[in-house]
Amino acid sequence: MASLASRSASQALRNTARRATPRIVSAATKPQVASYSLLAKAAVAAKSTQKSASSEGVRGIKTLDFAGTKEVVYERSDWPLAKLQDYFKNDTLALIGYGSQGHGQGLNARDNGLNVIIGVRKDGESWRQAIEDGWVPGETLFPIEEAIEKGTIIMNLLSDAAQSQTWPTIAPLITKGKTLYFSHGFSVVFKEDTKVIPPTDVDVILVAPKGSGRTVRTLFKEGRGINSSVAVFQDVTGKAKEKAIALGVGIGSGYMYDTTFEKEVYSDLYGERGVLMGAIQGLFLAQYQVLRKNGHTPSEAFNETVEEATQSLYPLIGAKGMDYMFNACSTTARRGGLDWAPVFEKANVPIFEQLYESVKNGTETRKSLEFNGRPTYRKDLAAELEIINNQEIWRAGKTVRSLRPDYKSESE
Ligand SMILES: NC(=O)C1=CN([C@@H]2O[C@H](COP(=O)(O)OP(=O)(O)OC[C@H]3O[C@@H](n4cnc5c(N)ncnc54)[C@H](OP(=O)(O)O)[C@@H]3O)[C@@H](O)[C@H]2O)C=CC1
Ligand SMILES: CC(=O)[C@](C)(O)C(=O)O
Ligand SMILES: [Mg+2]
Ligand SMILES: [Mg+2]
Repeated sequence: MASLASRSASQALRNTARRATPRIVSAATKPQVASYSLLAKAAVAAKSTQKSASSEGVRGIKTLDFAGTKEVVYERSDWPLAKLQDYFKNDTLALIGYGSQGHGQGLNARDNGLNVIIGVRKDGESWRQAIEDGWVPGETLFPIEEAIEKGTIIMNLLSDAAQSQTWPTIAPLITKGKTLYFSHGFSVVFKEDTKVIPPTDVDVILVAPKGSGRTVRTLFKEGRGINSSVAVFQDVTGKAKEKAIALGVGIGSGYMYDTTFEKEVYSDLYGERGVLMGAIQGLFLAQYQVLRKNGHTPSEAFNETVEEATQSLYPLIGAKGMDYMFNACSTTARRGGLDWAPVFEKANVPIFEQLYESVKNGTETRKSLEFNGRPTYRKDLAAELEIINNQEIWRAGKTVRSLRPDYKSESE
């Protein structure tokens, strides 16, 4: 057993070693010839440039080769804490809204030593949550309009529906000299529906963490950082991009890649409806149902669908890629996975095409604005999520998780 296991592990390792190392080119030393050895040398040069750049506080932008396409990335190491704090020393970050992003971004920016205040509607759920996290009414926690008046950088982290609803009230408060920041292209891109049209005399920027606000916080606390995209919609000061990157570091990003408001919102709405949330729930459920119909126990069906995925195989994809995960499984599994992947791909492409179109033509936006704009949005969403929670698959999952040695009560 042991020797078999170690054999397949070492094979996986060999396969990994064969894979091309990500290629790095520094902007300063961009080589003209894209040969592996030149690029590898450039990588070393880029690393040393980066080191001295961060110690001298000079910005170094890196161009990386993403599977044959060169893209610029911005790293936290370019913004040492002292430089970051100095850059924002005259600013007040007024973070409006305290959902999962408000929580993650606000606490990270505060821990990074920036001046942060929170603006939410008084005595709502978020107000209560903010107090719990140590924001103090009258000092660092204010009603929305008051916070915007006090802030120089207005970080609009209300729900997308609320950004649209509150816009007529808050727009006049976003005066010349302030900066308007979003974590989603939604409001600005779908302006026909949201009616959010930024004033023409302020910088309008975006930092969109590519993950839940919960992990924006936990990754920061672990000393890592969430990956974020960064974009400029309007640059009146000439400093919009630099400010966006610095804010991205301030809120706890590890690295940032370039996007536009439009590309961000299209990809984000698509991804969350797809593989990140909608498709994965649909796929898990479909697989589980067929197992149950064929007489498998809930325990077996759950383990073979969700537990093994999240606890064993998917972390391997996260660590070293898809082929690594395949190589860490049996040859039998590899044969079958290779055969069935194209079948699932073919079946799903039309659905993904349909989804992208539904995002692009604004259907998804309008649904979200209507539903999440209701005063009862929290209750209504909770009711539908309760249906998922009550599905047999997820009820079975609770028992499976309770058997983990490190199990802790899930009631908090
Ligand atoms: N969640 C995430 O992980 C990610 C979110 N984003 C984007 O970040 C932004 C914030 O998202 P998220 O943190 O999830 O927030 P939510 O969508 O959960 O919105 C919550 C906030 O909106 C407020 N709100 C809702 N309705 C109203 C209203 N009618 N008037 C005033 N305030 C209202 C809530 O206050 P109250 O408690 O008083 O109702 C709460 O503070 C969005 O643009 C989102 O797309 C980007 C990346 C990831
Ligand atoms: C977490 C994230 O990036 C999402 C799924 O796009 C969102 O919460 O909107
Ligand atoms: Mg997202
Ligand atoms: Mg999203």
